[in-house]
Amino acid sequence: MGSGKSTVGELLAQRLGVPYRDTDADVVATEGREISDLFLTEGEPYFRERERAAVAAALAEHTGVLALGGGAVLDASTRSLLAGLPVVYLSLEVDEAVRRTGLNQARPLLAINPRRQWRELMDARRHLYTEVARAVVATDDRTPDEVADAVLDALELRDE
Ligand SMILES: Nc1ncnc2c1ncn2[C@@H]1O[C@H](COP(=O)(O)OP(=O)(O)O)[C@@H](O)[C@H]1O
Ligand SMILES: O=C(O)C1=C[C@@H](OP(=O)(O)O)[C@@H](O)[C@H](O)C1
Ligand SMILES: [Mg+2]
Repeated sequence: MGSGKSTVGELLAQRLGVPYRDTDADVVATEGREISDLFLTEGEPYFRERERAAVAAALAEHTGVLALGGGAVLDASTRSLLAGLPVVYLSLEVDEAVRRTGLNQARPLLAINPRRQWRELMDARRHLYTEVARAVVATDDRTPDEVADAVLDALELRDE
């Protein structure tokens, strides 16, 4: 959360001239409710199942850049679907994560004590991000444009 998947994903799609899609937006569109509302009224397992289905549908239909939510990799079937694809893990440190996500309340898992929550989530997930990623790109001291450049370099997609 806050590493720039949605922001950089859209930039990358523009640069590559391909469609962009974000599975969080797909869930919101299908459910007709915001993610924070889904967490609050239906609970996290409900959201995770919708997220799993949204990722599977997007990976089957979409050709372009796909941004996932930060917890999508918790699902083993999602990790299997990602195997072999050019997945990029956008990493960042806790200070910058809190700076970026503290400006809005859209992420229910960071609503209370965001610094501690973010650390705990990362400790639980870091190995999963590493497992599915073909490349890891640090985002801390980079603008979104610089991150997009670094992703293109890491995936050897630059046409220079
Ligand atoms: N490289 C960056 N530098 C500074 N701010 C960024 C960067 N990437 C994203 N942001 C900002 O951080 C917030 C979270 O970005 P977002 O793309 O929604 O991340 P994610 O989808 O990984 O949660 C947004 O306000 C976005 O504008
Ligand atoms: O890390 C997570 O568990 C989540 C990340 C969010 O997406 P971003 O990573 O795009 O913020 C969104 O799917 C939801 O709030 C849960
Ligand atoms: Mg996002």
